[in-house]
Amino acid sequence: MEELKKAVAKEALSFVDDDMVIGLGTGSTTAYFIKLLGELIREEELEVYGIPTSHQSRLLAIESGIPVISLDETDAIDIAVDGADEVDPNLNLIKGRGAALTMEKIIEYRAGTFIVLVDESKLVERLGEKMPVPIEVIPAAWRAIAEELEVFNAKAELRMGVKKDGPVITDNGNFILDAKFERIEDPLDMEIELNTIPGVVENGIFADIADVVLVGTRDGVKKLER
Ligand SMILES: O=C(CO)[C@H](O)[C@H](O)COP(=O)(O)O
Repeated sequence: MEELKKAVAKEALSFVDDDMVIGLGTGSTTAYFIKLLGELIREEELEVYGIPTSHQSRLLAIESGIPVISLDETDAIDIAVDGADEVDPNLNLIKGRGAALTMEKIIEYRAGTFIVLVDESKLVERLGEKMPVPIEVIPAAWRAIAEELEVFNAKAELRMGVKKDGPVITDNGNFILDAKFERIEDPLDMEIELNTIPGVVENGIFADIADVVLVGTRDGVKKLER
C-alpha cells in the first residue's frame, strides 16, 4: 500500500512546473508528494510556493524546504494535490479523515487543476459506501446538528481524539461529526444541502471539483480525468 502511495505521489510531480503556486493537501499520500516536491525544488532550483491546507502539511512543507505562503498572499493557485477517502465514477470525493476538509476545500476549489492521489481501495460505486462524511461544526451546535442529520437518514458521531481526551479539535477550533448515510443519491445536492444547516462550517463531500485522479494499482498508476 505504501508503494502505491509513493507511486502516485511521484506521478503527480509531472504536473509541477517552475513559477507555480501549489496547494498542499493533508494525509499520508500527500505527505509523500510534499517530500518529493521539496527534493524536486532543490534539484531543479525551481521557484515554487506551497499553500498548506493544514498544520500537518505546513510543518512538512517547511521541513521539506518548500517556501510556504498563505491564501491571501497569492492571486492564483496553479495546481492543488491531495488525497481522498472515497472516489466515485464521476470523480466526486469524500475527504476529511484527517479533519482538514475546510481548508482543503477552500484551496482546492480555487486551484486551476486539482489532482487527487489515491490507491485503488478508495474507488467506490457510490459515495458513502465505506466511509462516513466528515462534517466540521461549530462546537456549541454539534448535538443539534447531529439530530438534524437524522432527517437525511444519517447517523452522526462526534469524532473523539486519540492521545487527547475529549473531541477532536480541528485546525480552525471546531468539532468533527462523522455522518454515516444510508444512501447519497446526488453528491452535489447533498454537499450543498449539508452546508445550509446553521452551525455547519463545511462538509467532506467534494463534488465536481477533482480534475484528475491518479490511482495507484498493482499494474501501475492509472489516470482518471473529468
Ligand atoms: O482528506 C484528507 C485529510 O483531511 C486526506 O487527504 C484523506 O483522508 C486521505 O488520506 P490518506 O492519503 O492518508 O489516505
